[in-house]
Amino acid sequence: MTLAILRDVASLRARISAWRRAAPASTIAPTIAVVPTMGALHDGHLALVRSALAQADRVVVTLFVNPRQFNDAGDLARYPRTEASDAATLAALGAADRLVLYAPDAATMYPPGFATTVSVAGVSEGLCGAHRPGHFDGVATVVAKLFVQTGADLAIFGEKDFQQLQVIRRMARDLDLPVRILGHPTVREADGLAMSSRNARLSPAARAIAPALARALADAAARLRAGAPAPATLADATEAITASGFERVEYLELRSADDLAPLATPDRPSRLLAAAWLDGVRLIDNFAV
Ligand SMILES: Nc1ncnc2c1ncn2[C@@H]1O[C@H](COP(=O)(O)OP(=O)(O)OP(=O)(O)O)[C@@H](O)[C@H]1O
Ligand SMILES: CC(C)(CO)[C@@H](O)C(=O)[O-]
Ligand code: BAL
Repeated sequence: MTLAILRDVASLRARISAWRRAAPASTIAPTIAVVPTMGALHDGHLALVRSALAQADRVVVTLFVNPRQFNDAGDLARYPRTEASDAATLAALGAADRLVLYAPDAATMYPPGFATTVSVAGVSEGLCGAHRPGHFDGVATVVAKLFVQTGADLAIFGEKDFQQLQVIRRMARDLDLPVRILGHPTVREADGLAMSSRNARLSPAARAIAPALARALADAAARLRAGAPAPATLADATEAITASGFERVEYLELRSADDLAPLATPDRPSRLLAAAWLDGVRLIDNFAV
């Protein structure tokens, strides 16, 4: 069976209605999961898709490079677009009978006259929100649309984009969206670097430096758990990242794990989050404390 690629809301809804109708009346309705992506699929994305296939009867993987969440036109222009190989990668999972790829174009997602923005206050402020103006409005708006278009029962997002995950959780709670939001642990390369489509932009020399970000955060998280004072620990981690060859640490902060409130000490479940620039590429990562 070949993997279906759907391009518009009508054909997506027709497929989902068919899935829901196909269940015999006597059985529980099939659960549908959505895994939103911007494509250039790597093993991090595939872990989310496998988890969705394990937890739901049917899965919609979405592929849309959402222009509204890019605050930097160059970043959008450089973003990899590899739909044919992404479709082949998904087909190779061997689940084409219960998996579809939804890959709408920008005119489908934002037809002329589109005028609505979903904006989540609080958790979207600071961290990436402070450095990518408008980014989380773009994310919340497109994810709200994907939830409504798919009518999915559950949605899976990676913890690599930890602030994004909390923004989407907040949005789903606030808008009573009938979708369960699941986070998936960050999938890492063997040397600890968090997988990301942007890693492909690193030169070989920069790629060798890149794991220093995860190393510094993991070390700092361990020290904080052991009771080290936060200001000195965060300063040491920042220093370690720049000493390893990163150009700049954009932020490195300790936050509460659920509402991302700034913390002076990890006196409740906490997260250490950072963004740093290497070789002109902005990398993000985070660890539980
Ligand atoms: N290493 C990873 N581990 C777990 N989930 C991931 C990982 N990388 C991306 N994801 C998740 O996959 C989903 C789609 O992410 P996206 O398409 O932006 O990929 P990406 O590799 O994060 O790209 P980017 O370079 O834009 O950050 C998001 O929920 C994201 O958190
Ligand atoms: C969730 C998402 C697909 C929305 O465009 C994007 O922000 C991403 O890939 O993480
Ligand atoms: N991975 C989150 C999407 C973005 O960086 O725009």
